[in-house]
This record gives sequence, C-alpha cells and structure tokens, in this order.
Amino acid sequence: MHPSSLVHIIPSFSSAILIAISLATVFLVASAVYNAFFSPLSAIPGPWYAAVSDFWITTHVVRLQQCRIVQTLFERYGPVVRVGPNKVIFCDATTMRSVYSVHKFDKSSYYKSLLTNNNDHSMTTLPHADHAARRKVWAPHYIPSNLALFQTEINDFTINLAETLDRIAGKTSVDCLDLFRHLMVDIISSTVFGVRQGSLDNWALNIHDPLSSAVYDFPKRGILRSAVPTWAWNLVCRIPNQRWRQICDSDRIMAEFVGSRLYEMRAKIQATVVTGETDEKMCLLQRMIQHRVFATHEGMSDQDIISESMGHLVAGVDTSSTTLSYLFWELSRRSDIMKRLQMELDDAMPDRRVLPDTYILSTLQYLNAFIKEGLRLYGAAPSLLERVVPSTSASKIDDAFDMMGYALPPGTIVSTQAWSMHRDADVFPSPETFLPERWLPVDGSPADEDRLLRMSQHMMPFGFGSRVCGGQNLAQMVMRVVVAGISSNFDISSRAAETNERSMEMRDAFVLFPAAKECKLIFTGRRL
Ligand code: HEM
Repeated sequence: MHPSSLVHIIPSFSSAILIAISLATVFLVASAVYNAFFSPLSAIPGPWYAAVSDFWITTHVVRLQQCRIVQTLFERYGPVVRVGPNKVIFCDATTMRSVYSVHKFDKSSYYKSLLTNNNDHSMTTLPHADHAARRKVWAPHYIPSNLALFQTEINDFTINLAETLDRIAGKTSVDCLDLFRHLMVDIISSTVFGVRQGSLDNWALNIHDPLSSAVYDFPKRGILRSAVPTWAWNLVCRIPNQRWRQICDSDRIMAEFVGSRLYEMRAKIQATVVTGETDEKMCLLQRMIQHRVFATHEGMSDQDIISESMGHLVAGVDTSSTTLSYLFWELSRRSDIMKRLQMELDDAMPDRRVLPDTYILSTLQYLNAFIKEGLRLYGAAPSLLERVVPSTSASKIDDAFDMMGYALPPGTIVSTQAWSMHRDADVFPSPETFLPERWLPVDGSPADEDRLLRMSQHMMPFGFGSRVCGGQNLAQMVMRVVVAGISSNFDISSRAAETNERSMEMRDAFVLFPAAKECKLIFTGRRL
C-alpha cells in the first residue's frame, strides 16, 4: 500500500470509531429515555437509575448485598418496585401465590448459572412442563414416609457427630459451617446414592474430603463460569494454583463421584435381577435408574441422572449447613432459648444418645418454633426467585399480567424474596428479633389462630408452588434430628473475638452465608 493512502485511511478509521461511539451513545440515551418514560413498566415505583439499566442492581449483586438493598426498596417505595428495565419485584403473599403456584411462571435464565456437568437438572430446567416431567421422577423419594426409611442412617450420623464433638468438647472451637457441610454430604450421599461416604470421619481425622470441598466450591465456579466464554474459561482453568484448580475442577470431581456411584448401582441392580431379591428401601439413584415413562417405556439418560443427582447434592448441602450453623449460633448467644429447648428435649429424650422417632420430634412445640424462626431469619436461600411473565397468544397487550394494579407485559421478570416476606413488620412484629415464642399459640382464640396462620402464609424459606424445594422434608427432618441430638448433649457458646455480629453478618449470592465464611462455636458436654 502506498504511504499516502494510509493518510486517508487513518482519519476515516478514527471518524468511523467516532461515529460508532456517537451511535452507541445515542442508542444508550434513547433506550434510557424509553425505559424511564415510555416503557409499559414506567408507572411502577422505584429509583430512576434502576429503571434505566441493570447496572445499579448488579452492583449490589456483586457486593453480595442484594437481599438487603431490595428490602430497603420495599420500605421506601411499597410492595411493588421496579429494579431494572425489565425487572419488577413484589412483597405480597397473594401475588406470591399467583406467580409461583397458580400461574406457575417459567424460571428466568438466571438459573442457568447452576448447570451441573454442563447439563440441566430440575432447578435449572426453565419451562414449567419440562420441569414437571423431571420432578415426577424424584418427588416420591422425598415424601415423609419414604424418608422415614432413612432415619436410622440420619440418627447414626448425628450420634457420630456428637461423639466427634465429645472428643474436642469444650477444648477448642469448631467451624460449624464446615462440620455441618461434611455431615450433610454423608446424609445426602446415603439418601441419594445409598452409600456411607465417610465425610464426617474425614473431618474428624482432619483429612481433606474432596467431595465436600467440591460441593462448597461449585456455586463460585458456576458464577465465574457463566461470566466468561468457553475459550476464556479453558484458559483461566490452566492457572497453576492449587486452590484455584480445586474450584475449576469442582464440577468434574462431583460428576466423577456420581458417575462411579451410578455404575456401581447399575451393577447392583443387575445382580438383584439375577437373584430376584428386592428391597423396599430405594435410594434416589436407584429410583432414577429404574424410572420408565409409562407411555414410551423410555428411561432417563446417564447424563441426566448424573446432573440431577449433582443438583440435589448442591441444593441440599450448603443450604442445610448454613441454616443449621445460624441456628446453633443463636443458641450460643441466647442462653434463655438454649435452656428452654434443652428442658423440652430432656423430657422427650430419656437417653440423650438415643434419638426419638422423627414423628415425636415433629410434635415438640418449642423445637419446631425454634426451627421455624431459624428458617424465617436464616433460611439459606432468601433471594429473588425470578420468573418470566409468559406470552400465551400473539396479542401482547392481552397477555399482560396484572400485578397489584400494574399491567406487566410478557417477558417481564418478576420475583419476590423470602428475606422481605419474612421481615414484614405487620406480620412479624420486631422482625429482626429472633423470637421462637412468636410461633407458639398464646390463648387459642380465633385472633391468635389468625396471627399464626398469617405468619405461615408469609413463610417461603423453601420457595413456593411448583418449584418449591424438593428436599424440604429432608431438610426439616435433618434440622430436627441434629438440633435435638446436639443441643440435648452440649451447651453451646462462642468467643466474641471469633464469632460475633460482624463475622455472622449475612451475605447473599442466591444462597446465604456469613461474612466470615465460618461459624466457630464451642460445644461443652452437658452433665448427665
Ligand atoms: C435449609 C435447607 C434448604 C433450603 C433453605 C432450601 C431452599 C430451596 C429453595 C428456596 C428452592 C427453590 C428455588 C427456586 O424457586 O428457584 C429450593 C429448590 C430445591 N431444593 Fe432446596 N433447600 C434446602 C435443602 C434442600 C435439601 C436437603 C435438598 C435435597 C437433598 C434440596 C433440594 C432441592 C431441589 C432438588 C430443588 C429444585 C426443585 C425444583 O426446581 O423442582 N434442598 N431449595
């Protein structure tokens, strides 16, 4: 190329950039003006800077403070608030029923960041109908009568936990988050895969447990993975740092673990076909392997079975261990609650190392009030559960969804969060106070019954409707058994320098966790 022609290209290249920047600016300004003043959502209250772009709400997501900021918006603007050009949030029990249960809106694409093994599982299957078919396969596993078949294992793990704590009781503090994570890996491995995984034993022996670490790392991996394209992800995963590699590999470690269990289980099923033996108690894996669609006789693919099982590990371990940790933290700082709970448990458990039937635990009023209050303030998934207003016909206007007087067009992302539903001061007086007594009947009068009913109607720690937590019965059962088994055997305390309001301040990244990412407590054996 002749050098003189470069002279012509350079100015035209820089003018092209200028034109591109100007066009982009005009586009951004025009869409901001449209979003603020002309969008069908512009009548909905909310800060103007939230209406024009998603940037503002994203800054709070990144700061792990979305729940808190959304709560301040409800306090300032009322029960319906616009938080993005296309996002509306609400805090209202009737609307919650309508969105999650009556209309069963599909989930938003946000959930795709939780894919396991690069594949969907129930939580990430967005369309309602596809999800319903999947859920049908595993839902019977989590009904209380089936879970009761696993009570022996759950009790054994809890007694094992108490014996482990005996050995270190009173001498040193224990990071409950990590401890309960290992416990939950054992519990879910036994109910989902039918194996005793030995994670708690590894914890007691201070041996690294790859599966527990992988479950812990998985959400971080998911967020990072969904933020970058595949080529960039493959590159960053090569960074030679052991901790970083563990995070990158968390999905693969879980998939390999589940894959091995799947092939073992297939072999076991083959063997029982030969011997003709059958077992009433079936782990979830076996249930999925043997599932056949009635009309076509088709089964689930191995890839789907692996992803679904991984989904249950991921959904059940950190959630339950976080809520349990907060429950024990409350006991450590509220001796009045601990004493009252221990009194009730002492009556129900003549031998503290023998756990009663879960049915008996479910009838203990104070234990259940304590757990409900824990789920109210520390339910481990208190964040926005996003759904999409569907389009049912070609005419978009006819399809608008009426939300508390506002017409939301198809495609609008709507959501509520348990954090705010559980902190409605009209329903829960002194909402920030941990008060198990609020769940106890006072005088049995109609007004008292109304009060209790209203509180229950506002509770959604496990989500709501057709996508409600699949493992909620298991979570409730485990919380009852572990709280009963541990608090009847130990007094719980903490050192202010280690565990305090600040270290336990709640952060949210869809699931909740304490700011310090640990919860160190001291367990001192109670005298007999
Ligand atoms: C305290 C403990 C737990 C809490 C607070 C919790 C909370 C939740 C919430 C809020 C959802 C709904 C998400 C949404 O609508 O987008 C959910 C879904 C789910 N949870 Fe849990 N969960 C807990 C324990 C468990 C356990 C122990 C398991 C199973 C082992 C489990 C399995 C699931 C599954 C499979 C889903 C997806 C359900 C579906 O989409 O059909 N969870 N959980």
